[in-house]
Amino acid sequence: MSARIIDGKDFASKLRARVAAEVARVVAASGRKPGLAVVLVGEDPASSVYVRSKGKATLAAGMESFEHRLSADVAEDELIALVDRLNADPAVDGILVQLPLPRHIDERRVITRIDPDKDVDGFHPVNAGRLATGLPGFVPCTPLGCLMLLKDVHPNLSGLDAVVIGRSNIVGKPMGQLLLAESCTVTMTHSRTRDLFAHVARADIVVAAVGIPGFVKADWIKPGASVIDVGINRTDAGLVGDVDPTVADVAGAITPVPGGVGPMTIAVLMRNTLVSAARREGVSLDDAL
Ligand SMILES: Nc1nc(=O)c2c([nH]1)NC[C@@H]1CN(c3ccc(C(=O)N[C@@H](CCC(=O)O)C(=O)O)cc3)C=[N+]21
Repeated sequence: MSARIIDGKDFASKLRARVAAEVARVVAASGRKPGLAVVLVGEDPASSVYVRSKGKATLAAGMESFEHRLSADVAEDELIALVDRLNADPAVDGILVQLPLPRHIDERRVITRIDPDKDVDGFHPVNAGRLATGLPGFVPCTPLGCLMLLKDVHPNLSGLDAVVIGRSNIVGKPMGQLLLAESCTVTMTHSRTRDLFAHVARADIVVAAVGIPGFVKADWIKPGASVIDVGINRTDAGLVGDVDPTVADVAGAITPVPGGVGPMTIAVLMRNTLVSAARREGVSLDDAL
């Protein structure tokens, strides 16, 4: 048996088209374009690539892109001052500070400084708390993109057994909250989990976000399970996921790397920025976003 390959690239481009159509409505109603500010500290090549593709996607959606590049040795207080200006700027609906930040900067201080209602990354603790308690807020882009792909395979997730591998604040924890809100039975696993394979073997849904190339093996997977690979690992063999390629012989559906979750992350960032602008302008949006 061979798994259905979940085409995240195609799904993302359709989502971006829906976002662009709704952006046009918000512009017509409010007289201004939604704006996304992206802050990049230092010049890590991978981060530069992401920031450039975010900027291109923002313009393609009909929104305004504000890019702020700061040198790697910028003082923490200078970055904080920039965040304060972006918080106060009415043209800015979304603020993204590219992570990781240089070691001399306290990431938590920067993230908690962002206005939660402009936090389109969903990293602020207020948004984490909103997600955990079922209040409206911003959900981190990668796990929300994963959920959209999963709902394409399983329109009703209720009662399914889901195993999340990885407990980061950016992917694993919010992924678990989203699946719980969809009434999955959620098992959170991590580096200290005993007999990980025994948990994975029960799962209808597996989300792998560990950052280890090919970590999840085919003989762990229940035949027919849906597998979401969040890994983006740069190896000599190119970009590889956290899931071994042979898992595709056992799973019912699987996301590829590249072309799976990665493109969804950027599309959801566009969606979150649109949602922010619509809220701030009092414009209601199509539910299908
Ligand atoms: N504040 C913040 N928010 C982020 O959302 C954020 C961040 N910091 N720091 C870095 C990570 C990484 N990230 C990706 C986005 C798109 C792809 C993506 O489109 N990947 C393509 C391949 C791209 C390639 O070839 O490198 C794919 O998987 O098909 C990957 C990774 C967002 N991040």
